Amino acid sequence: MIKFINVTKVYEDNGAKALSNINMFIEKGEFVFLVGPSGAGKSTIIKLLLKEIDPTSGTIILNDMDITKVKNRKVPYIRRNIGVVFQDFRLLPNKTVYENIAFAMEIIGSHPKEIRRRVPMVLSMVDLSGKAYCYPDQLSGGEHQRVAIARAIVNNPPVLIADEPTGNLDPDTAWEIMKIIKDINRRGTTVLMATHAKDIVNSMKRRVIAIEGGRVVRDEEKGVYEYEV
Ligand SMILES: Nc1ncnc2c1ncn2[C@@H]1O[C@H](COP(=O)(O)OP(=O)(O)OP(=O)(O)O)[C@@H](O)[C@H]1O
Repeated sequence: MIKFINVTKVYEDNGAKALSNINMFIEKGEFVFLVGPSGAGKSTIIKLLLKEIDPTSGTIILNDMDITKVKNRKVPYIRRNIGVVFQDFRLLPNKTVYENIAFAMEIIGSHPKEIRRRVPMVLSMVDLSGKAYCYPDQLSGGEHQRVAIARAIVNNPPVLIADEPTGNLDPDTAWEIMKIIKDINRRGTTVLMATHAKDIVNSMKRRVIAIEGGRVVRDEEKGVYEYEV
């Protein structure tokens, strides 16, 4: 599903070597936490998967497609394979909850009938059916993130990437969000979540890939957040 083969990334503007020869293999349906100190290279991995940037060397396979060989104009097709959720939610402020989610379907050319069917379905999955006609500034932080998750999965992508999705939320709300992400994974979506949320990683007992200084330093089934002493 996701493969990084000998991936190195040097940012050309300042020469920073963000990733050194990363190898990482994630199977369909897995739930993987990506952990590591600030500056370790987690966001770089996510940007490479979204093809916002290209690696200096190496190969990245997403859903059987070598995305390092895909032309820039085809990037929207790659993105259809990935739903993404960020720490800062990134909803469109002038659209309602319903319209924010519908927009993600409109831009890939979905049929209006399909939009009218899918949007209420994902709103109910994140337990926000009652807020469909609210604007983002009328929502709590947790509700914002639930809308962002609904938007990320409305096109049924095989992979969900979450970059610090609980970073702006209080602990109880963070757990509500994790329950939703867990449910999405249980329905078959592969989940890759970069996080500093130690308690969440330690209690969920899922695969943990730890990055430090641009290298994979640990990869464990049922791993923990902490580094070995
Ligand atoms: N656009 C950029 N230009 C130059 N250097 C960059 C750029 N983005 C990141 N870097 C460098 O690459 C390295 C990895 O950064 P990255 O953002 O991937 O880390 P991170 O693990 O996501 O950190 P955090 O947990 O703080 O988000 C750092 O040394 C950083 O300074």
